[in-house]
Amino acid sequence: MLYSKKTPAQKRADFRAALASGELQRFPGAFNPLSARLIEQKGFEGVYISGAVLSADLGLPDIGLTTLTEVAGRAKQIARMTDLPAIVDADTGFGEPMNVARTVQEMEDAGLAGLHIEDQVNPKRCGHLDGKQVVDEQTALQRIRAAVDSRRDENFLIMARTDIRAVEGLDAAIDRIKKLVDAGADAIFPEAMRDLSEFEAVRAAVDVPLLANMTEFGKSDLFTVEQLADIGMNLVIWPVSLLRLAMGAAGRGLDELISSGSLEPKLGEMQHRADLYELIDYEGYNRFDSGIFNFTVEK
Ligand SMILES: C[C@](O)(C(=O)O)[C@H](CC(=O)O)C(=O)O
Ligand SMILES: [Mg+2]
Repeated sequence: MLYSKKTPAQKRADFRAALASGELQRFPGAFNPLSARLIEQKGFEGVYISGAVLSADLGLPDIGLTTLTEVAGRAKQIARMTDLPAIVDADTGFGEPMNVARTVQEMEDAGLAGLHIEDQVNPKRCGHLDGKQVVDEQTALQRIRAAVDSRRDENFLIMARTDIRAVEGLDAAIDRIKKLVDAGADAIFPEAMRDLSEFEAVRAAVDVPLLANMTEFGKSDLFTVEQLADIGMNLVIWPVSLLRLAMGAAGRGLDELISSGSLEPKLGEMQHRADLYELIDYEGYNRFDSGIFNFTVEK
């Protein structure tokens, strides 16, 4: 009921242990709090909270228009729905290195297990589109140092994302990744790697946990969990996939409604009312409610 039973500190400690286990951690992107519960129910290890999804949800492009307050607020709503660790996309950190420090503390307070900060210039772009630019090395490292220095829970994971691969190539990416690790990054998100061999090259270069972004219709091929585990990746995200699936199904449902005037043919594709109630734990609320009135007051 209500719902996470674990404190954020415990989620972070468990997440650190899971990353250290060497097992690939699978983090589908939740597009709302309820979908985080579905991810947990299905048996995944964690929940990703995507900037692309948060902005798309508001009908906005993913170009840094959302604010820290909006992202932290939504991330909190999602994180508190699950016992799984949730990590959030903090884009460029919402400003200068000082703002990055504030962002880290807000995300800690929101109950997240970690975040990633990227080295794009503002206004940022989706990592899989052309025309993005990255900041110079000093600014990129300052962002990470500010993030690391400002956290109060040492288990809060600071992940550095670099977008430099698509701008300056793989060698520049590996060089930057090593420096981001030296600056204190706990984990690395190498964005827009072209093939498995590029992930392998990054794997050979550093010892910290590495994330693979399996976003569809982007610059990376879609590798399986097994392929990524085999080359020693630690974390995989499917950031926008559940939103794409849900919006695809919603569009087809609306087409059916236009053409036949009824959604009867779509019932088999819908989450059943019984499954929804189970996911929300109606039973638990019912037990609590009968418990409240299950006593008599003596005068
Ligand atoms: C991971 C990502 O940063 C996100 O916001 O989810 C995006 C995903 C996408 O737009 O497909 C990205 O830049 O890769
Ligand atoms: Mg993003």
